[in-house]
Amino acid sequence: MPLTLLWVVSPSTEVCSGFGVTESLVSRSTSNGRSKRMSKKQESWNAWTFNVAKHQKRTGFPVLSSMVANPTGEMAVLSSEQRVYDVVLKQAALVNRELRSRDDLDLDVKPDIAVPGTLSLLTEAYDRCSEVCAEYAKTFYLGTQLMTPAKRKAIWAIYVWCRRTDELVDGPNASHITPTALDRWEARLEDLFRGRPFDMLDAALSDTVTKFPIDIQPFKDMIEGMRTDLRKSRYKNFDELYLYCYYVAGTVGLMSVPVMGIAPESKASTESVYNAALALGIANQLTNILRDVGEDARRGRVYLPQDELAQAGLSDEDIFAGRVTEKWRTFMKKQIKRARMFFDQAENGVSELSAASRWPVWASLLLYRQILDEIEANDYNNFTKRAYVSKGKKLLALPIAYARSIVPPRSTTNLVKV
Ligand SMILES: CC(C)=CCC/C(C)=C/CC/C(C)=C/CC/C(C)=C/[C@@H]1[C@@H](COP(=O)(O)OP(=O)(O)O)[C@]1(C)CC/C=C(\C)CC/C=C(\C)CCC=C(C)C
Repeated sequence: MPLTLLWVVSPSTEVCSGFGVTESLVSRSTSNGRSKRMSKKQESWNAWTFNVAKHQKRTGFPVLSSMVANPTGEMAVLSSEQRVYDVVLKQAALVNRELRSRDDLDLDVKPDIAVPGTLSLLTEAYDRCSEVCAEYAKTFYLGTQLMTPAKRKAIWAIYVWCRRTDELVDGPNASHITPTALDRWEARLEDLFRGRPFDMLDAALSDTVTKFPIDIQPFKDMIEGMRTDLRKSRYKNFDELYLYCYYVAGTVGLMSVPVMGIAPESKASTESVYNAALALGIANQLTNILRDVGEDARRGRVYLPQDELAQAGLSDEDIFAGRVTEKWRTFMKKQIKRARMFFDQAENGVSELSAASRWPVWASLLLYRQILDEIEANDYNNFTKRAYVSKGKKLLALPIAYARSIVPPRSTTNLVKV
C-alpha cells in the first residue's frame, strides 16, 4: 500500500487506462469567459474591501494594509485572502452553473456511462481508495459510510489523491522529492482531469471529477503548497502563513463541498458555504501548526508568523530552546484565539451541507478543535508535549457531532463572515 501511495510518475512513461475522455470536463475547468471573470474580480474586490474593514474591527487581527489602502479598486497588490477568495468564487460559480443546468438541486451524481470493461476496473479503483482511506483515516472513513454510495466513493478518491500528494513531501521518500517531481505530479493531475489517468487511484479521481463540478485549481494549489514546503521554512507574517494554510488544507474544503453538496433547503449563498469550507481547512492547519511547534522546530521549520513572534519579544531561538515562558503563553493564547475564529466561521457553514455529509464534517471539526483545548491543558508546552484528544473524548465527540448534524440549515440567506 505505501508503495502505491508514494509512486511518483516517471516522465517517460505514459499509461492511459482509457476511462473515457470527457470534453465537457476539460472545458468546465478552463472556460471562464475573460470579461466575466474581470467583472467578478471587481465584484469580489468590493465585497472584499468591506469584509476586510469588518474583519479588522471585529477581530483585532490585521490584514495586509497595502491592500486595504488601495482606493481605486485596482488589483495591484493582492492579499493572500483576496487571492484565495477568487478561487472560492470560481469554484462556487462552477457549482452554480451546474445547479442551473440540473433539476436535482442536491447536485446528485451524473450516472455512470457504461463503457464495456471499464466499470469493473473503476469499481476496483474505488475499492482501493476505500481501503487506503479505511487504513489511514478510520474515524473519517466511518463517517463517510453515512453518505450516498456515489458521494462516499468520490470523497475517498479525493482523500487518496490528497494523501498521496502530502506523502510526496512528508512521507518516507520526501528527501528525494524535487520541484521537478512535483511538476510531473501536476502534469499527471492535468491528465487525469482530461480523462487520461496514470494509475488506478488516479482513475478513481478522474471518474469523480466527471461526475461532480470540481475545479482543478484547488488541486493545483495543493501541489503549490508542497512546493512551498520544499523551498520555505519561515513565514514573514500571517498573510504568508494564510496562503500556505490555504494551499495545504483550505483546498481540501473546496474539493470536498462539490461532492458533499449543499442542502437543497439551504438559503445560504454558495460562496458563503465555500468560504466556511475554506475556513475549516485553515482552522485545521493552524491547529496542526500550533500542535507541532516542537516537532517542526526539530526539522528546522518555524511556521509561526515571524512578525508576530518579534512583537511578542520572541525569536526562532526561543522556539529552538523550547522554554514555556510567560511571553510564550501570551503569544500562544493569541494564536489559539485566531484558530478558534476560523473554526467559528466554519461552524456556520456545516449545517448548510447536505444532511448525510454533516456528521463526518462535524466530527472532524469537533475533534480537531479539541486539540486547541489540549494545548491549553498542557500549559502551552507544544515543544515537548504532543496535544492529543484521548479515545474517551473522541468517542464522546461522535454523538455530539451527530446531534449537531441533525440540525437543519438556518433560515437566513447569508453566513456571517469573521
Ligand atoms: C468530511 C471530511 C473531513 C472530508 C475531507 C476529506 C479529505 C478529502 C481529506 C484529505 C485530508 C488530507 C490527506 C490532506 C492532505 C494535506 C494535509 C495532511 C492536511 C492536514 C490534515 C490533517 O492531516 P494529518 O493526517 O497530517 O493530521 P494528523 O497529524 O493525523 O492530525 C490537515 C490539517 C487539513 C485537512 C483539511 C480538512 C479535513 C478540511 C476539511 C473541510 C471540509 C471537509 C469542508 C467542510 C465544509 C464546510 C461548509 C465547513
